[in-house]
Amino acid sequence: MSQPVIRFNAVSKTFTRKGESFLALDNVNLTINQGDIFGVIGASGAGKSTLLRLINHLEAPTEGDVLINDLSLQGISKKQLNQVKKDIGMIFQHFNLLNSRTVFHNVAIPLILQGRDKAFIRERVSELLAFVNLSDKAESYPDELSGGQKQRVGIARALATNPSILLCDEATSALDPHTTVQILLLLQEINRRYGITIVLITHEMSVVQKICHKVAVMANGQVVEQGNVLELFGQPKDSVTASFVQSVIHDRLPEQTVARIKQQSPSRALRLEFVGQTAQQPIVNRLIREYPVEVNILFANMSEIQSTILGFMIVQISGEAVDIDAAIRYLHDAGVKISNV
Ligand SMILES: Nc1ncnc2c1ncn2[C@@H]1O[C@H](COP(=O)(O)OP(=O)(O)OP(=O)(O)O)[C@@H](O)[C@H]1O
Repeated sequence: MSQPVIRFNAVSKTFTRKGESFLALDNVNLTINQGDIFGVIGASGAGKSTLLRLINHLEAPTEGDVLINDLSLQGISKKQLNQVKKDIGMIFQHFNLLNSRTVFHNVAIPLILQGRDKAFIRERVSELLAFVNLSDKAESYPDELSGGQKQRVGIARALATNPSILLCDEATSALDPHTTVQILLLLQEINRRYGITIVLITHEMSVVQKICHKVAVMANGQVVEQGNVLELFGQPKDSVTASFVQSVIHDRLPEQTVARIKQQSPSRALRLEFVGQTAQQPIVNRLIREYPVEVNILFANMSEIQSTILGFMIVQISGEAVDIDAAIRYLHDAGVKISNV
């Protein structure tokens, strides 16, 4: 059982500006475990950045409690707080590098601030630059680098002090799709190799699909749904989640088509979900061969999430009511998740 590393207990955050107050976070409860890659997704203004800023205490909650490794950040001494913050690295959408300093110096900054000696800094920075594949750019300036290279400098700097938590604030939003994948793979490698817990905020479900184990979906300051990525992609419960999932997995028929199918009786239009092994077996083939029903495949799609195959199919099954029922029982027994269209 993984240890909880970050916990939000009934956290609310109200901002007051010019006498008007705004509830940016509304009673958020969240647990992020050691070694998770945890995604927080939501539209602009949903409260994602505020949530992230509460983890490293750049903001304090108005109500509730944020705990890091079981230590509440509210009311602890400045010394203790600095200790906690040292354990948290952060990367940013626009990289936040010092343009007047070399790549080497940018990565060295956290170590200089810690008062490390020159030999230690040289060794550690060289090691980090090798890890992010930028050894040959040590003496370059940020302006001479591509976006992806700048983000790799940002990652090396964030890792300099060996944090156990890495916060990523829209870390790939300024990058093209190819570079995005490279940076996400690097984050995955950091998580696997060093066991660092990663919290990643994004407005793109494709980012969550590629590397997150768990996800929280935010809307209007609330976490409307959270859980395992595979389950959430398969069966989103909240409408906000469903629309994010549909941005990467298209599994809906046009409404007119659904209406037409529903008029054609006796038949049933079903949405079938195949996960893992079930997605690799000839289940529908067997259904067609062994049951006296007609199967019209209206739609099919397959995705890979966390190395697991997730397949969707929308079928129209026609025939005698008893035969349709028997066919549905067969699908159910074969491990297919079934819902009405
Ligand atoms: N310091 C502040 N003072 C007043 N209001 C704020 C402050 N910080 C954030 N807000 C408000 O809180 C809400 C949530 O903001 P937040 O930046 O957390 O959302 P977000 O989901 O990260 O959005 P985006 O994706 O656009 O960055 C917004 O309506 C924002 O205007």
